[in-house]
Amino acid sequence: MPEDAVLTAERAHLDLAAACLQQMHTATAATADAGVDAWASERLGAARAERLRSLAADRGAPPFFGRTDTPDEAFHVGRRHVRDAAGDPVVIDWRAPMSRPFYQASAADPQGLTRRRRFGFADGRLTSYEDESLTGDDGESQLLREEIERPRSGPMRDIVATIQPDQDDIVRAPLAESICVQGAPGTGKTAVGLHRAAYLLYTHGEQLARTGVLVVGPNRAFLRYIEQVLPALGEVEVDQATVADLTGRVPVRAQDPDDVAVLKGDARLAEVLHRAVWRGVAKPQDSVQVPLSGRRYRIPVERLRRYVDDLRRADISYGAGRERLGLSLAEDARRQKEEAGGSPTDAETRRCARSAEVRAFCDEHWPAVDAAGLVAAVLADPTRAARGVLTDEEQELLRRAPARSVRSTRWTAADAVLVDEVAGLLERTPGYGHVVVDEAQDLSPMQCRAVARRLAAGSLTVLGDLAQATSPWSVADWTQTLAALGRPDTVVRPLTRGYRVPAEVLEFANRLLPTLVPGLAPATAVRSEPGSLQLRSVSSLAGPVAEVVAQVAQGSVGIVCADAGVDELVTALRAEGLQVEALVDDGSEPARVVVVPATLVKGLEFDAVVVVEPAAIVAAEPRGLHRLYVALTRAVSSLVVLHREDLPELLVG
Ligand SMILES: Nc1ncnc2c1ncn2[C@@H]1O[C@H](COP(=O)(O)OP(=O)(O)OP(=O)(O)O)[C@@H](O)[C@H]1O
Repeated sequence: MPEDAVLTAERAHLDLAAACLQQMHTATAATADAGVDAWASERLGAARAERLRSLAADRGAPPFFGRTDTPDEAFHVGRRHVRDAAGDPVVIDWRAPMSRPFYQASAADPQGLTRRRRFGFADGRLTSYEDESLTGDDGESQLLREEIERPRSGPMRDIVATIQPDQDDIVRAPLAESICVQGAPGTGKTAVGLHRAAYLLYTHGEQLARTGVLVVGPNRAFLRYIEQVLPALGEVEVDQATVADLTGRVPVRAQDPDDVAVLKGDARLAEVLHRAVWRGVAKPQDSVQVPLSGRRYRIPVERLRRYVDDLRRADISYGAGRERLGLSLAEDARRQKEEAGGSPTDAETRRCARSAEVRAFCDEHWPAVDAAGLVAAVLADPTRAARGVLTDEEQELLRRAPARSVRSTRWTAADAVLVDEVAGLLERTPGYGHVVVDEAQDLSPMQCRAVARRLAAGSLTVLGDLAQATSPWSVADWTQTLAALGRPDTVVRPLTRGYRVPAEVLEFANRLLPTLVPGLAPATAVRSEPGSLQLRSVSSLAGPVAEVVAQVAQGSVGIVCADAGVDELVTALRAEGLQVEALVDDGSEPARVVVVPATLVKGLEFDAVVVVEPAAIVAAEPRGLHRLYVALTRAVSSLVVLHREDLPELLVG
């Protein structure tokens, strides 16, 4: 078919798909709940509202982006299924098994395809297409290249049209399989994790609708950056949170010194807290009398001991154990009454379990515990719970003068994780069916445990890069993190093709890599952009930064500097006439040009990046060199490094 005829035919299909989508929307909105009761109607209403939101989510995006041809038939592949009035498919959802060859077929393994077609769009109009015959090597797809290189600004977008085979393998891995993706900067870890969430929700909708999917990110700025991706894929019901959100049971108002924070993140604290919770359980020394429907029944001490012992050994939470202990006593009284010929009712037995006598017994032998109060008590006097687990010096490091009350305690972020650990011992934390955890290399073992508690029996997608590890818990391999996440057998899969950063910039940043993590394979960039890297030695900073920014007419600009220098730089840049804001971690929408504290830049990307004074970024923290590596790998189009001081030696080629 001549090219024009192909375009005409494809545009007609696009119009058909758009019309069908509109019709699906109208039909869903008009569905009546004939013949159902109010409860079912409410449920149907909620499901319909979600379906409508999901149908509306991708408005504006073309209904399809690709097409696969086999000898017998052709399918258009898009963000969601589109059917015509007769129910026949017009577009196949990218997650359906039938779409898989679109992502996986190659000349070496065509997977039954005779042709793969990709479409190019401009302003929503289908303007071009490109065919791969899959019978020979057509070389790299130009449309794919253009899509990957398209300058971006604002929030992260989906990559459904261009998911690559190695990424697709991870996206479509079975639900039961936990995966750890070790990927260099810009290899698509975050994108892959989010698309995996969307894939799992599509493939295991019913199961996951019950249990839910959670995405854990490093900070609010990051969550803000990724928040549009899943809705654009039609998935509106995914929870997104930081570890601080998950563990926000107490207000965080203080900061620990580094060495204390490191200790509080250590997995041994779990043992300390476990002991502190359970040490309140005491061996009964005497029999007890409990009331049941007007009479008192004596329960002998041996039986009381057995109830306590059995519950201690049972695989239940501390809180459930306390509740069951009361019930055990009431049941005992009930049996005694039955043996004497009585027939107590369930209500009477329950009343017995709530009686003052039973409560007093439980308070003495299985006391109620308040999570925050217990952590405050352990920190005020760590010795008893920590003896034999922490050294004497470590116990002293933890010790903190007690506050006047638990409520006035100045909690730190690490304390909040400890309180959450205790809360998890007291009561089972409800778990998700799947959890995606990004930037996982930075999590402390105790933070990992907080994430694991939200997992129940589900599986994990762990995303991270050891070379970008900047926290004090950073490790040289994934073993410890995966163990603390409760999935020690998780397979680590590498991603090594870098989609974000041009080759010139990536090679420059990669000079640090052998020092950061010896032996870690460097990423290779999918594209090169001559001139994308500039190193400039300057005598003052604000003027040259303003000059660089003035040259970037379009797209986002991130000016990254050491945290301590942010305010001064913002003031100086404003004095140069630049409209600029500091990026703050409150999840608000960032300005086009932002000054970014180096500790907030992880996971983000900008069209143009200016890294200001690398030496200061390195000097600001123990793992400053890793931080610099993160900062140097955020640019999509260009990186300018401005420095007054010497560049770190490793960067000087
Ligand atoms: N297959 C692809 N097609 C098009 N763009 C892609 C593809 N894979 C990744 N990208 C783009 O590359 C950029 C980097 O992706 P992403 O942020 O997921 O990488 P990352 O590995 O999480 O990076 P980092 O570790 O540096 O945070 C994003 O803009 C993403 O949309």
